[in-house]
Amino acid sequence: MIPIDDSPIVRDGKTLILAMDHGLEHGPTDFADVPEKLDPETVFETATHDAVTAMAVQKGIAEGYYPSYEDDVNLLAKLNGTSNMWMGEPDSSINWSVDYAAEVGADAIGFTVYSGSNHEVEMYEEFRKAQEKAREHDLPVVMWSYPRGQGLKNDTKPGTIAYASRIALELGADIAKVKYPGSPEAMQRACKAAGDMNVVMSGGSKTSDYEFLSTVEAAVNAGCTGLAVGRNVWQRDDPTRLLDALEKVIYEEETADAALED
Ligand SMILES: O=P(O)(O)OC[C@H]1O[C@](O)(COP(=O)(O)O)[C@@H](O)[C@@H]1O
Repeated sequence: MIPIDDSPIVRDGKTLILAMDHGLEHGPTDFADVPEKLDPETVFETATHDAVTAMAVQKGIAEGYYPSYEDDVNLLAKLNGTSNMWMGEPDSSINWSVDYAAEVGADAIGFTVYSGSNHEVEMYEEFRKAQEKAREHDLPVVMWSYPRGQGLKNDTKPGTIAYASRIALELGADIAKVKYPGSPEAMQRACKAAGDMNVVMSGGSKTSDYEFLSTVEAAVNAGCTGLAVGRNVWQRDDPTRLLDALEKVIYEEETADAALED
């Protein structure tokens, strides 16, 4: 872990990552109800909102669309990723190098690690190489820390999520991105397990404005320093309205109720 408060992906100690790697991870199906969002430019436009401190995308999207937004959006280069068609034990191929991501203009690196998978050993080695290369470029590393695999029946159990955030600290990430473990107490346990490292909550599938903002509020109160979210923002008809509210909950620590009333 390195100090990241001065990084462009951190604002007042907090982070809001807008993720849009779903075209690879889940396929075009995630865009079925919002077909206009299949055009990555529409989501880059959303990422220009002040609340968003970085946009997480894969290589092809970064190469094709980031150059038009480099003055307004910070790039989080998601290095690895797998399609939904992969049927083996959880694994993720590395699709671009840290050197190339830095050349494209990355402000940070993102890397998925599936602890518990039969591929854990290889994934840890791959993460080591990426993390050490990121240090050479002075780029913060965000670990998508997702325990997953045939031995794990429930990947959001409190103990599992606390283990996930601790693994990110142990392996040298600067931010752990973990799923919400179901209660503020369990999220607090996960944040404590990460020591001084920043922990952000992973968004998940779309829920109502209130339900989503309340969960973010609970996560922030539990010690999370922000959010990495995709579908709960860009699958909405009006992502800006939700980002306005998220800005209040994350940076101004307002309640979900107050943020929605404003
Ligand atoms: O592996 P899962 O749980 O299907 O979700 C993976 C997706 O979730 C994210 O980590 C966050 O996006 P969401 O907020 O839409 O869940 C994406 O970066 C990724 O594509």
